[in-house]
Amino acid sequence: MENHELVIVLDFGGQYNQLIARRVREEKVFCEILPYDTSIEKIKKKNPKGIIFTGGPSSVYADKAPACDKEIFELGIPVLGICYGAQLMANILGGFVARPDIREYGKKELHILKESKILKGVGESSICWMSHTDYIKDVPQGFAVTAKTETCPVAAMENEEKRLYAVQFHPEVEHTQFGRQILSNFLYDICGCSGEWTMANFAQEEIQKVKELVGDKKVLCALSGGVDSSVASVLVHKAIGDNLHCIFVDHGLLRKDEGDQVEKIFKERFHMNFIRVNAQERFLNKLKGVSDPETKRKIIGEEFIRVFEEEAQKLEGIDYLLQGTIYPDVIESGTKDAAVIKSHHNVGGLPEDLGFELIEPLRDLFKDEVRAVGEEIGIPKDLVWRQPFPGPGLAIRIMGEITQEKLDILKEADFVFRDEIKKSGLDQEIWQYFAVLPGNRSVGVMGDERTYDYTIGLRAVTSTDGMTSDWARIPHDVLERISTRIVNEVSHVNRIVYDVTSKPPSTIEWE
Ligand SMILES: Nc1ncnc2c1ncn2[C@@H]1O[C@H](COP(=O)(O)OP(=O)(O)OP(=O)(O)O)[C@@H](O)[C@H]1O
Ligand SMILES: O=c1[nH]c(=O)c2[nH+]cn([C@@H]3O[C@H](COP(=O)(O)O)[C@@H](O)[C@H]3O)c2[nH]1
Ligand SMILES: NC(=O)CC[C@H](N)C(=O)O
Ligand SMILES: [Mg+2]
Repeated sequence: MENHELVIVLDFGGQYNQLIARRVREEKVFCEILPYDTSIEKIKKKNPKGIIFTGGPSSVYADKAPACDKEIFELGIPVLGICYGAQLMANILGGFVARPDIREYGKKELHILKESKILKGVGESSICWMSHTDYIKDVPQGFAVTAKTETCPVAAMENEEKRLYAVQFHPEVEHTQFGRQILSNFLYDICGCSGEWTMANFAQEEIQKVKELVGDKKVLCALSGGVDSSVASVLVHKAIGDNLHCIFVDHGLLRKDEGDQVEKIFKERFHMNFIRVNAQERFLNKLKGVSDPETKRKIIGEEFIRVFEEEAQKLEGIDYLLQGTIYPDVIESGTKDAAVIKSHHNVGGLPEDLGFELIEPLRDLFKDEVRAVGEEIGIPKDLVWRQPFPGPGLAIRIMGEITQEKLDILKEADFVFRDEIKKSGLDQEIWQYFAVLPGNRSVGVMGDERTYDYTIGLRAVTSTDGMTSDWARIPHDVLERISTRIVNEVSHVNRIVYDVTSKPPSTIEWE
């Protein structure tokens, strides 16, 4: 993204950091999240139009509290500090951050005290969303207080001349009434961005980049038939045509009939080199006796690569591996500052001795941006709007050891669930829906006889990007139909439960 106007989001560990990045992108400005201790040199080199400090769990006075170099405020680049970021700015520049006994949490009324560029268009009194304990008591020299709430004397402060701005509340969350307006004011009126980050531009640039990088060499594409790799493959096909070879691995952990469906769609609708590799047995063998989720992911990640290597040898002269990796895969697999939540097989699960150079054109994009690129380059809507399906497949939807019996049960139960959701028309609203097999058995009674069989968990979530999600409110009568059908149609299942947790604290997948 070297040629784009860029805003840097400096990460102090806040829970809403991804949301800040998404909001900036929605304003058509490219942004990148970097760790708080990124060197000044690196920041300068990236030539950002602006810098946003995120919130964070620390107190500025805590031992080893994350801080930035004071010089950052001298670069002449506009800075917006949010919550912890605001407190840090105040602290470093000589203001005073106080630690009261009470916390300010949730919706608060924001009162504007002074006209300000960043608060342009914000009503005199409006709702903002707070989540903090510490507060700015005294602002640094040269700063003016521009807004307050009843319990927070400095809800916003600024040094207009130096283009330094800070807000104690969170403009990135939906509940802050004028949050988008405030971010837009910062990006356009203060940083002078022009808003050139669109998916049409992105697609054209990526096609050109791949052309230049690859020349007339060959690329192997890891194609799952899912949204991300389909978009990646069509994009790269536009750049290099038949030098692209798509490999679809059927590892036996796909949903019912999925292998055949993907093969059919790609052979009929797309005119690309397509190879299906049937590797069911070798994956199941490798997974025998394994029940730890992270180990499963690593085994699958490695085995994928081994299959790709073998296929590459058959084709000869393959230098690159194209994957549909997207931004959440990268973030969840852990960065220097973000914890490892789970190793996505295509990032954290990759073996060290990878024999290819990777091409990942979608690595910086969120899911909804990938979908927009897909529509832009003419991929049919039904494919672009497919629900996501994880590369490790049903392996991470069966808790504990994977056996053929459990796989068969899960495939059938999942099929019924998907069928009923589709019939009820809810597939348009629900972002992802699937069955899981927790692996425990419980007692039931069927036909007057005792049973001791498996439980099936149903998971259905609403989301826009998979980074956060809520459980879908499926009507009870639909749940009832699903439950009845699964127990009647799938042997060895006698209990159905519905997962009612959001992400966080849960994740979407169970492993
Ligand atoms: N069965 C498979 N065969 C070949 N490559 C795969 C397979 N499953 C996953 N991959 C590779 O791993 C990447 C990540 O998988 P992931 O499921 O996140 O993306 P996707 O399948 O392309 O899209 P979606 O998230 O919509 O399912 C894919 O983009 C693809 O490159
Ligand atoms: O290709 C993938 N490889 C993986 O290892 C993986 N793990 C989770 N997912 C998908 O990512 C989204 C977020 O899932 P979680 O809330 O479970 O982390 C959801 O859409 C998940 O289905 C994966 N996709
Ligand atoms: N959300 C935040 O950034 C919180 C900042 C700081 N930890 C506080 O409690 O005040
Ligand atoms: Mg997938």
